[in-house]
Amino acid sequence: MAETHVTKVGIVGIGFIGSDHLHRLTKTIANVDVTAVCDIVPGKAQKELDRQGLTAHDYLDYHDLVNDPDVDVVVCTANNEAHYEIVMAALKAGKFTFCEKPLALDAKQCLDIIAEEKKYGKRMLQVGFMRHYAPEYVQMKQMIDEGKIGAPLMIDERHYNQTQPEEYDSSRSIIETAIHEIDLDHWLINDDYANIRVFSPKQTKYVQNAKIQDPMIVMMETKTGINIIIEVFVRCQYGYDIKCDVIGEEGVLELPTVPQVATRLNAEYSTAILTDWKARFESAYDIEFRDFIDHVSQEESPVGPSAWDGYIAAVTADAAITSLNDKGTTQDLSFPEAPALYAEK
Ligand SMILES: NC(=O)C1=CN([C@@H]2O[C@H](COP(=O)(O)OP(=O)(O)OC[C@H]3O[C@@H](n4cnc5c(N)ncnc54)[C@H](O)[C@@H]3O)[C@@H](O)[C@H]2O)C=CC1
Ligand SMILES: O=C1[C@@H](O)[C@H](O)[C@@H](O)[C@H](O)[C@H]1O
Repeated sequence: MAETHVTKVGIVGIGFIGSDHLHRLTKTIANVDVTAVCDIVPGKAQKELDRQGLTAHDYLDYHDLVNDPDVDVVVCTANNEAHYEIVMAALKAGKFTFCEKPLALDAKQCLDIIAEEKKYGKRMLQVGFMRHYAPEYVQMKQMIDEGKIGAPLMIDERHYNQTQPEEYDSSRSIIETAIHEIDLDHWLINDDYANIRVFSPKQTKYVQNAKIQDPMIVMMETKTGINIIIEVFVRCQYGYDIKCDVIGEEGVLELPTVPQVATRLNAEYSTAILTDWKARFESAYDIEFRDFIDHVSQEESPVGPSAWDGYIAAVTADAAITSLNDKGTTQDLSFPEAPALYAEK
């Protein structure tokens, strides 16, 4: 019988999603050994290893992890600010890399990463835009491609978080939260963005400092004139709520929510609303990692969202921030041709 190949993974950043992916990679995805973890906060990664009953090398400095010969593949789940340096180091070490979204803080950093990846003449990196793997979005895309609702005319979206930490600011609402829709929509409808504008309506009383505008409204128009509206509200209080309606010439596609058991009790009928992304997109994360590992374990390039996708999203997000800081003015968008490396998925 042929010996099973085990892929040795190192994870940098053991916070909320790093812990979740650690669990996923050790308990859900087959043939993976998480050989190393790293967190800049002393003791944090080890505490999580202990909590999950795991053993792995625990590094404080990500350079040591990416250069460890016992690490074949690097997963970056550190904060947005650290993505650029960690991804660059992993690529320079010749490791296949998975980086959580956003790829980097801005388009300029994404271009540097692309230049580094191009040195290998093949894709080395995948970005954690997991919605491409969510069965419900995949089905919507398929139905749009098949012309089920005729030509799409509008997209109506909601991205609500129950709450975010005090330090969460407007730029994070864009590069960390709205970035999911920014990345997703052009893929869903096979169109490029022509412009974007972002403005803030009446603000919630739960905004306690001047650093964040919450809620905010993101409006995009595509080259063919499809209008997209995204309500971003990161302190909505009541739960994690993601909506996506695609309105076509002949019908509407509605993103389903995760089914929850309904309760009939005390003259009330109710269903729970999830409170964060973990359960809402659990199957998407699982499918995403299965696909990523399937490819890189064979020394094949990953085929999921690429550094170029990260760049397109970053160009759009940069323009969104400019618009928000400039009273919601419309920012025109144009994108260069994708380099050959990224042209075919
Ligand atoms: N795809 C998705 O749906 C989600 C993606 N994310 C992304 O994952 C990333 C992490 O988010 P969270 O887990 O919520 O944040 P977090 O703050 O809970 O965790 C980040 C961890 O990285 C560590 N860290 C920061 N800089 C580091 C460095 N230079 N070296 C080693 N460790 C470092 C921090 O100490 C912290 O433990 C963010 O980029 C976020 O956008 C987060 C949640 C969901
Ligand atoms: O990616 C995620 C988080 O980083 C972000 O902070 C949340 O707003 C998103 O809903 C979640 O999917």
